[in-house]
Amino acid sequence: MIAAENLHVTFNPGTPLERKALRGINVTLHDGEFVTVIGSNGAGKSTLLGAIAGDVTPQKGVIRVGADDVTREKPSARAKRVARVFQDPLAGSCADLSIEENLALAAARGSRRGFGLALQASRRAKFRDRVAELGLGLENRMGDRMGLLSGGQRQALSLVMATLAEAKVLLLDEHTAALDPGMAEFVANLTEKLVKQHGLTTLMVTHSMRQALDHGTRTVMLHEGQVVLDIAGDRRHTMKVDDLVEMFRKVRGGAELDDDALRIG
Ligand SMILES: Nc1ncnc2c1ncn2[C@@H]1O[C@H](COP(=O)(O)OP(=O)(O)OP(=O)(O)O)[C@@H](O)[C@H]1O
Repeated sequence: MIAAENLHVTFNPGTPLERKALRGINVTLHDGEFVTVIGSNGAGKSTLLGAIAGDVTPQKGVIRVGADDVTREKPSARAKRVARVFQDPLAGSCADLSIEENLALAAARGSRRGFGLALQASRRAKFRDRVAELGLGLENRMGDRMGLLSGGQRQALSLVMATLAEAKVLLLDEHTAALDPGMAEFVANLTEKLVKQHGLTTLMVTHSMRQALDHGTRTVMLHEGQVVLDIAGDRRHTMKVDDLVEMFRKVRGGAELDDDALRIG
């Protein structure tokens, strides 16, 4: 379970650059729930993920992971509970280490077992099997430097890495946005599969209305630091992209969809 309760985040408070990024957000995800998050530029999507991951400290409110209040827990301590994949394929892995070494680091995250142990023969076989399941042929390149891979290959491996440690919470910050359409679809489908397989509680920020409705079981829309729409079940199931666009227009007082944070496709 993840819960954000009455979460307030203000950047540069009391200065001319003050910006209220989150204004009392309440959102709870049950174990294994997969929620997509959409919203206009500056709506607070990344800030919400940052607060859950511990990179951003809220001025007010509480973040719970499972039964624990983690609001003041450091990001390094939270890393064992929360895995994150970013928009930039270079952000989640180390370019100078091999695929295998990156996986070993991910598996050792938040664990007392060391990196060395993670590279034992039995673990190496497990890593290879997990990479083979991607169907990208990367199991034959386990010794290759991560930096040699394409953005899509790195994002696919970042997802595998996110499932190797004991973290049960997965935060995805537009993790398909920098990929070509084919690879974006591959990574989105892989996300769906891994989330189900590992029972991960997942928040996925996306710019694509289509992706927001096609993946997961619930969609939340943020606007100016607040949740303005939260749909699931039959209502979401029967919703078309056009309906979502219309709702977005209403939220913005009828303004046209000229926001590069939201793509209809
Ligand atoms: N570190 C920071 N310092 C100052 N202001 C910030 C910081 N991070 C975010 N902001 C501001 O807070 C608001 C919310 O930003 P956030 O990145 O959470 O929005 P977002 O919904 O993810 O937007 P986008 O879709 O454009 O990435 C924005 O006005 C942004 O400029």
